[in-house]
Amino acid sequence: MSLEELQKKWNCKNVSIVKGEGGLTKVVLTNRQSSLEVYLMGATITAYKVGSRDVIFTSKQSKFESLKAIRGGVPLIYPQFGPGKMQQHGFARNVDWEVLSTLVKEQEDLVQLNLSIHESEYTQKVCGDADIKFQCTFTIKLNVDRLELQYESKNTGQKAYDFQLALHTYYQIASIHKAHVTGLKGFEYIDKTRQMALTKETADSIQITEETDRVYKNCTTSPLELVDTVNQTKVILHSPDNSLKDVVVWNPWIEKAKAMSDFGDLEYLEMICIEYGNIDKPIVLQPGQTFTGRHTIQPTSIQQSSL
Ligand SMILES: O=P(O)(O)OC[C@H]1O[C@H](O)[C@H](O)[C@@H](O)[C@@H]1O
Repeated sequence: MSLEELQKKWNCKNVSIVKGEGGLTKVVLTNRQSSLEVYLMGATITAYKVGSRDVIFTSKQSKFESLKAIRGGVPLIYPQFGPGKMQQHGFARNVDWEVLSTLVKEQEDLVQLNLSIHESEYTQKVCGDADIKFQCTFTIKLNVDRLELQYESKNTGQKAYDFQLALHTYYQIASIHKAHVTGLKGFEYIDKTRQMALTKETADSIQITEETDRVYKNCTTSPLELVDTVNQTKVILHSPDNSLKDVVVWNPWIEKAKAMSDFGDLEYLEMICIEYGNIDKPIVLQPGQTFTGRHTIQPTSIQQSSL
């Protein structure tokens, strides 16, 4: 569908479809207090603002090109996390998604967008299996004080398959030296910077002081908090039904930042990734089965429990 056709079909008071960076199509959602931008390429949210506060980090060096993952925002990692038999992090973050529906409930200040993909020649090539058939739906609910995200994967084929999933969220922070994450004490993590060593978290709050790449396992029964002591803000993160079980904490630090062509040398100072997903134990879907993963992102201040 052309940009004009998309605009004609979906534009309304709270939803507008525009040409974004690199000429790629972007959907902008707004309500009384917040706004959100999401590219159809990869269904990647690249901005989420509450008032004037930027919650999400997107690199100024990011490329905005078809089939190339956006650096920053909330890339969708599916059906494989990291390297493996497929390309790094699968295909969901670098294919074009379609707008399935929108919903606006003005009285509740809710603006909802549903995006979807299904198998294509490209996804079958990446999977190396023409029998894998699926429909995935990514639902974004922009509420007045929080963002609710839902990733649904349905096996529409005749063959069972398994997948990993992650919402690879990059958060904007004032300084990595003055931010910390709480809620992970007592959980085991796979340390990807130390030959996948399995380690138990002993810290009440995690402060990043070096390259950090950890998969915390089965740790989402209670919310986590990302605290920014410069801005006096925090973000409360949760998988309310515990459907997304693992959490990745990632910061590339100095050398990796320099090595990434789509990331500024000093940008590691102002971001941290906290990625909710199912990584340690892939989800198995029989024909006809559906998996739904839910995640909430609630920006608040340090003083208040909500804005
Ligand atoms: O460069 P990308 O493919 O976007 O991956 C960026 C990062 O994603 C995750 O956080 C992984 O745990 C890291 O190992 C990886 O470096």
